[in-house]
This record gives sequence, C-alpha cells and structure tokens, in this order.
Amino acid sequence: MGSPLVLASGSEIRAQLLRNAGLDPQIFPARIDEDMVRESLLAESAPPRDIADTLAEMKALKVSDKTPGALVLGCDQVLDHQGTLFTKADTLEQARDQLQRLRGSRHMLLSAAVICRDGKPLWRHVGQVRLYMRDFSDAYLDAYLDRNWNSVRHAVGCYKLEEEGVRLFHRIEGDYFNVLGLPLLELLSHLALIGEIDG
Ligand SMILES: Nc1nc2c(ncn2[C@H]2C[C@H](O)[C@@H](COP(=O)(O)OP(=O)(O)OP(=O)(O)O)O2)c(=O)[nH]1
Repeated sequence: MGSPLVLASGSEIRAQLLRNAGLDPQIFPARIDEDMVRESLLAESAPPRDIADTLAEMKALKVSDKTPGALVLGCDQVLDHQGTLFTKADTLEQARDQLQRLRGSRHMLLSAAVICRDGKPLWRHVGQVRLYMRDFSDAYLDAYLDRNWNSVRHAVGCYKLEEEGVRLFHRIEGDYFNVLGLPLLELLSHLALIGEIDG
C-alpha cells in the first residue's frame, strides 16, 4: 500500500472485506448524524443513490480532515423498496415489519463508497444490487428473527447474506460484496490503477 488507508466506518464487515483482500486499513469511524442528513435529503426528494453517495462523502471528508495525506474511504448503504428508503431496524418488531414488507417483492441495495484525501474527493462509486425476496411465512420469519436478530440488527435490510439471510432470497442480481456493503471490486481495481496497491 502506498498512502495510508483509513476506513471511515464502524462496519465490521467492511473492515473484514478489506483485510481479507490483503489491505490493512486504519479504522476511524466518522461521527456524523446520518439520520439528520438522510431526513433533510429526503425532504428535498433526493434519490436513494444520492443519499448514499452524500453520506459516504461526508464520512470520508470528516475523517480526511483529521488524517492528512491518507486515503480515506467513506461508505454508506441504503435499501430502496419501491421508492421507500429503509434504514436499519431499531427493534425486533421493526425488523419483523420491514421483512414483512420486503418479502415476496424486489428491493435494491445501493452501496456507496467515496475516497477522499486532504479534504478532497478523489473517487466515488455506487454499487447496485437487485434482490428478490421469497414470500416466506410468518412462522419462518419469527423463527429467523429469534435466531438472527442479535446479528442482523446492525445490517440494513435485517439480513446478512453470508449467514441465514441467504434463505430469504430466491434471486439476486449484482455482486455479493455490494450486498455486504462495499463495492469492493471497483475499489480494489481503482487502488491498483492508481498504484496504491500492487496488481
Ligand atoms: N455482514 C453483513 N453486513 C451487512 C450485510 N448487508 C448490510 N450489512 C451491513 C454493512 C454495514 O455495516 C451496514 C450498512 O449500514 P451503514 O452503511 O450505515 O454502515 P454502518 O452504520 O454499519 O457503519 P458506518 O456508517 O460506515 O460507520 O449493514 C450483509 O449481508 N452481511
């Protein structure tokens, strides 16, 4: 790695994906009021893609100011279900409600990533995945949440594709990493292209 890489995220899976790829990011979560930013953008009818991109950039910029010279990666993932934005469920009841609304239909995950250095955006990408959820029963949903709530409470959509969440779907169009929250392939290709990683 050329310049130091800083991950402006508290997301365990994003850090793990980068480490599994052989990178060693410094973890420096950005402390921004995502709900406030999201609500103000929604009030301006900003599309989900722009909301994810704006939040990712804000996280990267905020940390970039504190880490001179470093490449700072900010990320954000939003779920778009027929024009409605879903955020992480705060309670098991909210998770049940969300999954009952998502089942039997299609939704999109938008995973935005922005790289900044010294307060300037250098690269950005929004990965998009279409996910088709099975029309599973309430009985399965309750059992699923009993088994998985403590894990999936930190995930947009209340599922982790690498865990039991995969059983919720009958089709997924897009790449696995974008579901997990990071356009990893595009990110690594860019870092290699600019000589920040070998490849
Ligand atoms: N392990 C796993 N995590 C997932 C999956 N789908 C979504 N997630 C996680 C990735 C992110 O940590 C989280 C998306 O929420 P955000 O983009 O707001 O990130 P988060 O609040 O976790 O951290 P950050 O805002 O970046 O500090 O959901 C999945 O299939 N597997």
